Amino acid sequence: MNATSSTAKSPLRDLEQFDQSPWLDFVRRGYTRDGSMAKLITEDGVKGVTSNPAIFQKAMGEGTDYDAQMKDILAHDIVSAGQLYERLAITDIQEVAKLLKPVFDETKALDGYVSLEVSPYLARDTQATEHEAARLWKAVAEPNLMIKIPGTEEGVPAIRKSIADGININVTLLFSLDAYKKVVEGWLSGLEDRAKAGHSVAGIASVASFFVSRIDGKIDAEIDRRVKAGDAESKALTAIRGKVAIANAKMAYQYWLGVMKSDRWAKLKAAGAQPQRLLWASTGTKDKAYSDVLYVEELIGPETVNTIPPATLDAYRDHGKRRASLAENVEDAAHVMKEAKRLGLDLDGVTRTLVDEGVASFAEAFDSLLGSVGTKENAILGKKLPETKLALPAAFGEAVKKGLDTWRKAGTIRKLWARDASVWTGRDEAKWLKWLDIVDDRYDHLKELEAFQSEVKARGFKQILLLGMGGSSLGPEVLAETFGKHEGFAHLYVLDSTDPQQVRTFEKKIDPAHTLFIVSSKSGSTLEPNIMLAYFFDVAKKALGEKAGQHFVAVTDPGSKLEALAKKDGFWKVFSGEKQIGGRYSVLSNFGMVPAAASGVPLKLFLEDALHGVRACDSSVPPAINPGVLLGTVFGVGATEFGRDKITIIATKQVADFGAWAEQLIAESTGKLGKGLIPIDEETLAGPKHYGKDRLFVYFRLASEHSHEQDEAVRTLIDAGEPVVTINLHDRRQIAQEFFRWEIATAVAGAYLKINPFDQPDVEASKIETKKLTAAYNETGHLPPEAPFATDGDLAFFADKKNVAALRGETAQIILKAHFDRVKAGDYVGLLAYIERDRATIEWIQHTRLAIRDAKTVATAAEFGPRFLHSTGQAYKGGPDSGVFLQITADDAHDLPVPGERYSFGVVKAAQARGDFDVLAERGRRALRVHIKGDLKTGLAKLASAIRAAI
Ligand SMILES: O=C(CO)[C@@H](O)[C@H](O)[C@H](O)[C@H](O)COP(=O)(O)O
Ligand SMILES: O=C[C@H](O)COP(=O)(O)O
Repeated sequence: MNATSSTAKSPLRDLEQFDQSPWLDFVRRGYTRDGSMAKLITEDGVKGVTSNPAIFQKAMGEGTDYDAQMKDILAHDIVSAGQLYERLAITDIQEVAKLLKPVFDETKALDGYVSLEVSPYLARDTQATEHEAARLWKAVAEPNLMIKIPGTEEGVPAIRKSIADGININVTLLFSLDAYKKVVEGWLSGLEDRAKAGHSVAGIASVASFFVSRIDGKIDAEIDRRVKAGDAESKALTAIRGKVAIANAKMAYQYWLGVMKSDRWAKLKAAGAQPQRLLWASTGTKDKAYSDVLYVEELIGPETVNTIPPATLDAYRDHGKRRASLAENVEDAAHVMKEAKRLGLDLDGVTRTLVDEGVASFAEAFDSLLGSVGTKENAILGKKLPETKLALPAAFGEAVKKGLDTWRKAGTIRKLWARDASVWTGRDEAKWLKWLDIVDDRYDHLKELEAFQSEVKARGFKQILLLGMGGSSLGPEVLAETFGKHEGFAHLYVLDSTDPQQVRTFEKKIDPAHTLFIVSSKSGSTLEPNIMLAYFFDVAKKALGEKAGQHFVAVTDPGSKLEALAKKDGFWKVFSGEKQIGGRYSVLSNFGMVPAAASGVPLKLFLEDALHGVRACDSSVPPAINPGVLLGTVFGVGATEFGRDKITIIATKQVADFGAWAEQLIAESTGKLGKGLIPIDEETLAGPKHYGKDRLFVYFRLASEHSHEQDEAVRTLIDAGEPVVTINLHDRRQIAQEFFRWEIATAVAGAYLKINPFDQPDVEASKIETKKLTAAYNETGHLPPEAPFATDGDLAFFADKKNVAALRGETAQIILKAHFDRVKAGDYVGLLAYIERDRATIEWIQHTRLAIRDAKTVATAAEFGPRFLHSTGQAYKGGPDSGVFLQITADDAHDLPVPGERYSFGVVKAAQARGDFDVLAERGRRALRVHIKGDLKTGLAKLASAIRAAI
């Protein structure tokens, strides 16, 4: 724009004589700061400035004007793309407001305004618009600010309320006289409301922005189409080409003159109110056949504003002519409007479309603006954020792009953050979304968590033992495994089993007199943590006597039985969870933060990392650069369109335990109603030939581990056309970001699958079956009898009728062969072992699963009971019927009593395995149970050979 060519005699200055104020329809930081804007004000007599999302998109999306401030903000704060944009825009608006302040003062608050528009996403939401207008008004805090609100049906009440609250309003996106009339009504009522409330109506400025050129754009296109088609009225149509928009504006002006003569206005005027002026917007000429100053020259009239884009301003300065055009030839204008009606040019339809298109195009511009700001933010943050790389086959990649764009256009990530259950099934999902703000909440309570951390340190515990299941144990386990022991703090052990050997092993690891026990259970009524608590409280009592409670901390939801018990038993502390967060979404709530604090995780840094994850996945971050939506879309599209439903997590060593947490999140959230994603964790990587076409690989990689071999193997998969998402962490603490990102991703995938990601109906089912069995035991002293359908030495086989019919056979090998022969392409095999989880059994299960994978070319899951019941167990029972399960149980070499109960740990575990099997069978799954009698090691070896021979 050529501001330097302006002269003291600028024709723009002449507009003053006609009592019209030229405003500039443009903002850009460099332009404000290099003196160009000031020059326009002083030399051309520009008296105001308007901005809109499209203007900011151009300003911030191009060049480097904003880089310095972005860097400065990001060096001190953790903000989303939306927050960053707003901070930049507010600075721009404040700077322009300061430049215009002399005009504002000179004109006694008639002119000298700069406009800032509310988010275009809110154009259809009255309350959100009202709220945003008030928020921006406060944030900019300049008297010569105008907040722009669209003049939509929903905008009008917000305009009234904002005017009543004393906010200057620029009503934008006006096209039709009807809409304008409603806006005038809203404006007058707003002033009246204010007067009624006893406030002054003086000094509240408003303009009503009529968009001009866009009307011609639409009407002319229709005229051209009809003329081209040989319409009988071609001549009449051509005669009004390029005239409708101006005629429409003139009619609006006539209406305004009428309002100014009304008694209603007279009263307000007498009370000191200033008129709402008409502002001509969209005044750049779009059709090259017309004069480039058409929408300036033809709309000059008293008490109006024309906000002019830079090129039009230059053109008008150069060759603009002035005359009082607005009020002239009003009859002609009325005739044009009549003709348009007679000729069937649907002005009502056009203006309706223009409002919709206007809202949509500002939303598109805003998407693009936020995309640019977000991309710059990511570049500035660099290694502070994990990096995601997609290597997807072409069609898959295209479908993901399409999915992301569909989400963008529908604003679905904003709906998700707005807790709109229609993102999923429209049932009770909104009740389960407190995890969206839990990181901010915990950050606000950092001091309390840090105080607890110091107290734990001061007490000098030697060990910490966390007792919990699933959502209450897997997150803490990731923290323990990923971060290890922290200087000055005790090691964190996590026990999530009812296997008596395993309970004993953990008992041996601790010195109860110097152990801090954390009992974690959201519901406070889960069987496993309750019996583990009973056992270890007894152990602690033996060592500490009456002081035992002081070594216990509970993390539980408010009002739970555990909370009551903790109080009764004199626990040291009770930390509350959030009822509106399900277990698998609870890691960044106290369920993760309390063990994090106790074990010495640097809390501020950890939560700041988590905040980075939250901001990166914010509602303002467009899907294509929103890491949560991106990953969730890959999951959702992969499963629903490409059959890639086995989410195969490959990880480098130091962050490998993340998979156990992610596995629960994915499986329990999505595996239901016969649909879902099946996570495959810790399956050693192999060459492409070992995989079917149902895999989606996620390579979770800590960059500093330099895992060249694994990198190579992954590269081979990519080269073979397998879909791979690589997530590169630059610091292990970034798992905090990943926790949040995967939570969003799972919720997004749930939307693709059209399920409620926040319930777990089939986990509940097996809990009920287990309860029946343990209750029966308490009554009778034994579990209901059961008989194997076949026995081969120390291996006894059990199944329900339907599975038995398919598996009849004399030897282990024959039975297992029949079982694994049922595996077909796209299935997965689950080994579900209710035995102690130690190095030897982990090795055994890994070897066995790999043998099955390689023989059958199917995905395999290697799980330990009852741990997996609170995790992948949901998907195995409720997800797609593609699982073939081998449940493994064994005699317990040693059992342990459960204090206060007739049943023992061994009995509970057996009941859990049977409850699990019953539900699998009831769901018609292909399942077989093998029970190892006698020595476990020998039995496992025998079972392994039988499996190898069978597959
Ligand atoms: O402030 C306003 C209207 O209040 C203006 O910035 C308004 O948004 C612009 O004039 C229009 O968006 C420009 O429209 P167009 O030239 O793209 O058709
Ligand atoms: O994932 C959650 C587990 O089922 C444990 O539930 P809880 O925290 O209520 O004990």
